[in-house]
Amino acid sequence: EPLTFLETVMRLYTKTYPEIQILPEYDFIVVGSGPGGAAVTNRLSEVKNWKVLLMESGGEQIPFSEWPLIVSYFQLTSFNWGYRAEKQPGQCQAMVKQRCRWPRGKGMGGSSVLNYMIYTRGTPRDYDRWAAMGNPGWSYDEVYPYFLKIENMTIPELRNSPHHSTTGYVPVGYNPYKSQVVDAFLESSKYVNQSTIDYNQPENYLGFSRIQATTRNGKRVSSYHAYIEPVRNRPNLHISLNSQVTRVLIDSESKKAYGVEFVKNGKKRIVFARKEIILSAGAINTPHILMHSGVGPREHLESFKIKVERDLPVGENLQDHITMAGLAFTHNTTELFNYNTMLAQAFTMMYNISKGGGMGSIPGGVEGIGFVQTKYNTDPSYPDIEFIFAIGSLAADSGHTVRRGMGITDECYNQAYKHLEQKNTWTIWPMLLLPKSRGRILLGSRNPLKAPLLYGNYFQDESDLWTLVEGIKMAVNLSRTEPFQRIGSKLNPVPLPGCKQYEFESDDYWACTARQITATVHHMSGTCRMGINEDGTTVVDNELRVHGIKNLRVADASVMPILIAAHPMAPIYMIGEKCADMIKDTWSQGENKVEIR
Ligand SMILES: Cc1cc2nc3c(=O)[nH]c(=O)nc-3n(C[C@H](O)[C@H](O)[C@H](O)COP(=O)(O)OP(=O)(O)OC[C@H]3O[C@@H](n4cnc5c(N)ncnc54)[C@H](O)[C@@H]3O)c2cc1C
Repeated sequence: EPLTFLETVMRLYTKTYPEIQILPEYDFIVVGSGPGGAAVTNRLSEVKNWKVLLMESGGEQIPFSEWPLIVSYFQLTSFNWGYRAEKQPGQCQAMVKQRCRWPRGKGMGGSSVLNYMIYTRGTPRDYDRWAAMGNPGWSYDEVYPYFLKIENMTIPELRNSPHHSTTGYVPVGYNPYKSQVVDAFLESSKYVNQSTIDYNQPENYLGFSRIQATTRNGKRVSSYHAYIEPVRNRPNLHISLNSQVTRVLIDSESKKAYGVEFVKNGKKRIVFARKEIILSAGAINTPHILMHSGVGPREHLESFKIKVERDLPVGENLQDHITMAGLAFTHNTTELFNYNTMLAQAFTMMYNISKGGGMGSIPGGVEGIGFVQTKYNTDPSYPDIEFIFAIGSLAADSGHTVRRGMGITDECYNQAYKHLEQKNTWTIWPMLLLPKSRGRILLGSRNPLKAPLLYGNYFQDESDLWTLVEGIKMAVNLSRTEPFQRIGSKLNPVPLPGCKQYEFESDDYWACTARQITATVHHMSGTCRMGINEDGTTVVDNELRVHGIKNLRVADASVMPILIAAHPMAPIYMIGEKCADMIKDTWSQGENKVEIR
């Protein structure tokens, strides 16, 4: 397999650290090094007299993953857990076996190593809704200071803005490279009654912008780079890589979590926690671990003969952002962006691994985003579609990575996109921001090393389908505005093979394409929903403590009661930061009071 070979070569460049002998017991154990877990780990290990263990299933992050342009390549490597959603009617029909691919990052930095680096906080309304659902402390005004704490804004015109900060761990900036085509995208905003905005300040939630990305000098900054690497030499912080946590150990009498079981080098082992365990394994794996630990829906756990420690709706309320990823427009600028350019960038990268910049700095070709409202929008304080603008299309890399990452079949690709391979293209992925459909995660086996069953239930609520159709039509209309016409933009006229029976560009045609190329934008969340105990729909309280289980918290995408109307990495950093503060508060007061220094 050439890709496996490439991965092996890439791993040779990886910096390694001496293996640490794991102690039998720590004050805190954090599971997972994505944005949630990395932030918690850093802030807890600030307390010198606390011993903290970070456990991560995968290995070190490799330097090649820092190159934004080749982001989708990493979905084809072992840095991806490689999940596939179950086949369900009316979705993902142009995917191999009609199963959507759900990539999730494995290794230091978690999914922030696979992601497109787009940094969006969301709207004030997102967090005010969380607070209104029984979560004191999570309104926009209350979480806002954390967004400032996280960020190191590098965009010159925003560095002095009162809405930004320059002192956080996470650099946020524009790509150093800007194409001519993104200029057309930004200019087109005014033809659809929008303007260009700083989408991360609270007053503006509708408009277009270049992406604010978590990069430094054109290279990816993952949660590992931001929060762990700078503090890796803290003597009270231990890191155990290649350690897959299989269960949290819970005392059935006291209902206290007191350690974790994990598998490392093929051996099952145990490590104890004196104070707390924090699960940050992401919206798929955190509920998976909880269910194997006896925390989950009673009947479901009992059907696998798992002893129930607490009956909670773990794995339910799954929310995701989806798009129809098949729009492609040709254009006539001279800026060539195809497989050959990408290969050239990859070779430059091999020779000069330490330098960022050039076309290689564009995250998978994504350069701009735009927040808009469809005619179906009932809430004027929200956008319901986000345009994700990219230079290129499914054909730009000659079908080698993006469409393979999505699992699009050869039949669909060859018939509808192959003819575009040598042409200059751009695309918009219209992302459905406020999905009403809810999916779920179930156990597929009693063996915790086996993958769970994943159900997206996309379009379960049909209004999601028609809102997405509106988003697609709005993107096509945008391509017909003056700025895009100036560069000769033309919609790919070849219909998808599975939709030929519909009139091209009719609503039914677009609905069919949405059911064919139903692509996740990878924002799975909500599977350990935060809220009040009594209502039976929630898993953690507003301090992220698992209901009814002591010393166990969740700090990752799973706790979001409702997915924000934007990309989730920024709020997950915020959740991690806030969780660490809540833990510090817990252990500095009352009967638990300990010295914090
Ligand atoms: C392809 C892709 C593109 C994306 N693009 C963007 C974007 O541009 N902007 C944005 O805001 N968001 C984006 N996202 C989403 C964003 O990256 C995730 O929402 C975010 O990283 C989730 O953070 P987390 O801490 O919840 O979990 P993760 O980042 O998934 O981290 C979980 C970590 O836990 C580890 N782990 C899991 N199970 C175990 C176990 N049993 N034992 C030990 N360790 C375990 C994993 O290996 C992983 O390192 C994207 C995601 C993907 C996959």
